[in-house]
Amino acid sequence: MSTPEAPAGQPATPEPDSRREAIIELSHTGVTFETRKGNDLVALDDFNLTIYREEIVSLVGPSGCGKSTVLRILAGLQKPTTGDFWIGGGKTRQGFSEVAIVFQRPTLLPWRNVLDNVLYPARVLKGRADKDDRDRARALLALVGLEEMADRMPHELSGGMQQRASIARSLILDPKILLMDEPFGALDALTREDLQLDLLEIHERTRKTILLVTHSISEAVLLSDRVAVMSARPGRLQDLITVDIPKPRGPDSTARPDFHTYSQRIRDDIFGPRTKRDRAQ
Ligand SMILES: Nc1ncnc2c1ncn2[C@@H]1O[C@H](COP(=O)(O)OP(=O)(O)OP(=O)(O)O)[C@@H](O)[C@H]1O
Repeated sequence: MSTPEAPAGQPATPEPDSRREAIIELSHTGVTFETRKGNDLVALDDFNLTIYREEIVSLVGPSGCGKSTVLRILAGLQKPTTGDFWIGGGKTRQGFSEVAIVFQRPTLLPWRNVLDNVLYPARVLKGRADKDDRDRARALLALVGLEEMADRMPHELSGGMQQRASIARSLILDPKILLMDEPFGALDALTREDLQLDLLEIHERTRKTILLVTHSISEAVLLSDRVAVMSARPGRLQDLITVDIPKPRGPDSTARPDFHTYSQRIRDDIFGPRTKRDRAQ
């Protein structure tokens, strides 16, 4: 895995700690799509990233750089055309059962109440949900602050509540890894902040490994142990930044000078360094 040098005056990216347990590895991974006109479109090229157990890692980069493609590979929805990947440690590809995915839209079943929506993956897997599953679903609803909403139908919930329910649903089979594709992208700014803080708390309590795609630089810095910045298509790892902001993090973390230093480094990675005069124009 490459760890690009930090530009002068910016936080250094330490070498990965070989004592930690790798749970996801993408090695020289590439994806080429065939367009409708029959041309090759290289979406991802020679992408390398190792993620360690219990980390939160964000993927950021320009639109179309392949962030969702990386998530789709790890969810088993997209085969890489080149390179390799492993999930769950042990250099196997049998790790898909360790993975749950949360999308930008909650995708709850409108004809089932909240509790049944959370239980749905257990029903699909086992054919039925037993008392342990129901207890677990109620505990997860409490974890995301929806214990009072178990009997409500999805249309009775706000967008933020629906997304909370879909996070609870993603945890019902106790996956080790949560893949989150712009999970807060469809929410208003205040609800988004609320859910960001909830996610930090959920992580604190469940210790899931989380790979998060986001378009928000501040969200990436607030939530992540490391931020992987991708280059414009074809997506490659352009920078890998360890965010050394103390935990537990909260709204005060965003006022720290190093929060701005990290954010600026990511902005410079994506847009290139711009002078104050450029910004004024
Ligand atoms: N099935 C497909 N067939 C052809 N091209 C595709 C397919 N899926 C994705 N692409 C292209 O691959 C590139 C990467 O797509 P991807 O959705 O991974 O990017 P992204 O970084 O997640 O984008 P965004 O930030 O806009 O959501 C894009 O140019 C996209 O148009």
